[in-house]
Amino acid sequence: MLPSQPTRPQPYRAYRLPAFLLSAMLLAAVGVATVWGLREFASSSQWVEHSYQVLGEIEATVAATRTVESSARGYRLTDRSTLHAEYLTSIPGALSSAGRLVALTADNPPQNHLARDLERKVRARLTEIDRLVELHSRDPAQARIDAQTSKGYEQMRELTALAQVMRERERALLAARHARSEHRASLLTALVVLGIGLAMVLLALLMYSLWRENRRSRELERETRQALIDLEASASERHLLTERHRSLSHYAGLLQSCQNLQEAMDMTAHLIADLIPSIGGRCYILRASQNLAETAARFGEEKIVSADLLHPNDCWALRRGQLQQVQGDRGAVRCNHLEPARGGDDPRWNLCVPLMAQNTSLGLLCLSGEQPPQDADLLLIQSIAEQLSQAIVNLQLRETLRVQSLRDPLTGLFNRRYLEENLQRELLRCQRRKLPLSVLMLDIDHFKRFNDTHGHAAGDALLARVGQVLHDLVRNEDIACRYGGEEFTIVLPETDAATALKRAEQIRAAIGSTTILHLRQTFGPATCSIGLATSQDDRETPQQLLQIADAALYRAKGEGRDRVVDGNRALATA
Ligand SMILES: Nc1nc2c(ncn2[C@@H]2O[C@H](COP(=O)(O)OP(=O)(O)OP(=O)(O)O)[C@@H](O)[C@H]2O)c(=O)[nH]1
Repeated sequence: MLPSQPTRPQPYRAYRLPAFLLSAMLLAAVGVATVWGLREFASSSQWVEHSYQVLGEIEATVAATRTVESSARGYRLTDRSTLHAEYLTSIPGALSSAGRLVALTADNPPQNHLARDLERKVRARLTEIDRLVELHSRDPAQARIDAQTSKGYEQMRELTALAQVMRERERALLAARHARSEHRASLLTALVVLGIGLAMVLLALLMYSLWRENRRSRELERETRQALIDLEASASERHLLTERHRSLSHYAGLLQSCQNLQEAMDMTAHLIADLIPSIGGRCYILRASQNLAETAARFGEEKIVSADLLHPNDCWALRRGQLQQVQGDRGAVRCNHLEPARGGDDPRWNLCVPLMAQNTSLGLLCLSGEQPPQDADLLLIQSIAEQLSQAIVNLQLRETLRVQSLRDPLTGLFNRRYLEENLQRELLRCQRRKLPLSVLMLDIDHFKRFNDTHGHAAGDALLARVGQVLHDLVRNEDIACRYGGEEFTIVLPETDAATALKRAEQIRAAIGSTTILHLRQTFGPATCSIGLATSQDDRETPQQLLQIADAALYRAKGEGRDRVVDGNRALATA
């Protein structure tokens, strides 16, 4: 069976490539944005770190300046050389911090300007501290007075104020960088989430569309595979049907050529066994008397044994003139000619098919198997039964015609044509085997007078009675014929003259002692004369034999009738 539905159109198929390209572009954009964002973050963090460095250097500059100032003050108050050494060593730190601060703020001119100012203030402060230390080494009292009146405090206040301004500016810068960094982070996050989300949605739709198409493809593949299997099955079924059709046609042709019923039955059995090997059974033929059907042929293995001989009343198919099928004890009633079922679950089935023509039963097909037959098998069996029935009718008709053409209807004996056809054959056969063959020519005496006295119908009855006597007395291999009129011929193969003479005498005696009942009147008995001829050598022809017998008959008539004359002996003595 081919797929019943046409392939459904895929409305979204056209959008697949754009969707794929869009999702790829989105993912690429997300990737680019992520790289850009990472670079921005790196740059931002550098600037933040830079700001912290600036802040650190501001603190370091102020702290180093304070260290210089406190160690110088401690030295001036205590004159301890360690404090003087500490003072001397802390000066470069303050100067280098101020210098680094100037360098660090080179990227920011306003801040750099302040840093340079701070450096100047640090240097001024260090110069003032150095002047006081110098003065203290020369004149400690004057140094104390100068320290109290010097501008040191003012210098330090300006320096710390300037450092505070720088600090605040740098912190503002830091805050601005933080804010920009966070803004970019949010933007990037939104971009990544949106881009990936959108790409995922598109990819999901794409996958769904591909999955649907894949599922449809699998369905189509399955349907196609099934269609192929169905096609193969139907092709092999068609092939089987064609083969069966051919076999049936051949069978029908062969049936036409069958010489007798047995041939037709054997051929039918062979055909069924050949076409449906799973079933077995037999063909019955109904006797002309219609009182008994006998097995004529068997085929396969009979699963349910049927009787060899059956009365038509034993079979429901013959009684009703219809198919009769049973399985186990179920369904239709079981025919009496079948062996009993093993129980309700007996799987074996039986089918009786009546052979009928023109409402007349001719025979029966009785089939059985392990499993019920398929519809195609049933049809085949019915077809065979129909053809066989027709063949039986034809053969019976042909047989009737043949018998009619070879037999005399009044006496039931063979006619002259049959005699002429068979005498030749029998004579040749006996001559080949060096065996004798005898011929009797029999004529009822004064039959004309009998006819004239009792009527033509009584004459017919006498002829029929003589035919019956001859039929009863001759052997199967003998040929008893009505030669014509009241004349009869009996061919006795493999019979010599002496035996033939005895048989002729028996016949003459039997006819001479028989009476005829016709229209409630008894006539006879009638006498007959018989001429006998026996083949002497292998050169004699049927005509010669008949002539000798006829001459002997003529002689028997001449000698007074009611006698047998041996033609060969008469010839010998003549
Ligand atoms: N009833 C009847 N008579 C027949 C039939 N065929 C021939 N006949 C008669 O048989 C008679 C033969 O007579 P014939 O040939 O003279 O011989 P016959 O009277 O028997 O005398 P013989 O043979 O000399 O004893 C004729 O009268 C025929 O009409 C037949 O089929 N039925």
